[in-house]
Amino acid sequence: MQNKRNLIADRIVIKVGTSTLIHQNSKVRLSVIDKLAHVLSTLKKDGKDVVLVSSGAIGAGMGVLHLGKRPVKISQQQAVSSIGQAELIQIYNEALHKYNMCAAQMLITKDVIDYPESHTNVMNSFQELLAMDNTIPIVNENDAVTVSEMDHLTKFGDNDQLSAIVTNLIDADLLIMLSDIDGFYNANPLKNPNARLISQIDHITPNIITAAGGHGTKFGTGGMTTKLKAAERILKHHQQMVLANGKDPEIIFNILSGDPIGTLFTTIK
Ligand SMILES: Nc1ncnc2c1ncn2[C@@H]1O[C@H](COP(=O)(O)OP(=O)(O)O)[C@@H](O)[C@H]1O
Ligand SMILES: N[C@@H](CCC(=O)OP(=O)(O)O)C(=O)O
Repeated sequence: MQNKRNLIADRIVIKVGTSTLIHQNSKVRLSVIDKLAHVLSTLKKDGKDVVLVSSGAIGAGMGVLHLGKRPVKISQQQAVSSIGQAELIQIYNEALHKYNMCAAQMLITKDVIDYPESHTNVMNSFQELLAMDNTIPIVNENDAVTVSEMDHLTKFGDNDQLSAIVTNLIDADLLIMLSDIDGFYNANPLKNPNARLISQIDHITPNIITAAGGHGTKFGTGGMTTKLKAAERILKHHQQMVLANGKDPEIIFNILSGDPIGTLFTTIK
């Protein structure tokens, strides 16, 4: 049995991926959102600052529109995302209302790190929202407006890196990244049944990057590679990240109590 971890985290960002939120048939996993609402509300009532970074807009939009496949055309993805985002936030709000909490939707673009005025404004919003007792900020990329053009690249690209950027921005202690896998393995477990879970990483080496493969479901965008990029950003800022399985979001309580769950990325000894 491994020792308990000493995780002191008063300000926490939780990132939840599409594969955790959306069934293979594109329906939203309502039980996961219900449990997330319970966990987030409990943490908030315990005096923690919590921000959720939620993917799933495109997946949920596919469900609303009964699409079997993710559209290929960017404009269609943008349209599907805006439909799915509305659906998701409505579901989050209904779930949070049961705990006397409400969702604050924050759709952001990369401008928040590239332009000082956008940076100031997003910081102001976070500060106000975090000071409220009954509000959970729920962040996603503003898929409907982001572009990746040479002169004005506003797209983060994926929510793994977006969640690390939010963790840096609000100076959080910990990023909990929930996915459909128990942590980081020395090979993609979908392809290698002998893959072993790595419990702690303090440095992203070339071997670790080689061990990261593609995504697990038809929805996930970046797979493990973008999670490692996020981890690299977190380590560079001397923050901490835990990658764990989000199928039961109550796992967040165990992570915060120091149980050695998933993979901890940290430089703190
Ligand atoms: N070394 C690895 N360790 C763990 N998972 C890996 C690894 N390499 C690739 N993967 C894949 O990454 C997937 C998670 O990424 P992704 O599908 O993008 O999830 P999410 O929607 O949560 O962002 C896992 O299901 C797994 O198949
Ligand atoms: N903004 C997109 C999510 C993009 C993304 O990074 O997805 P994921 O790999 O599931 O975290 C959406 O809401 O569908």
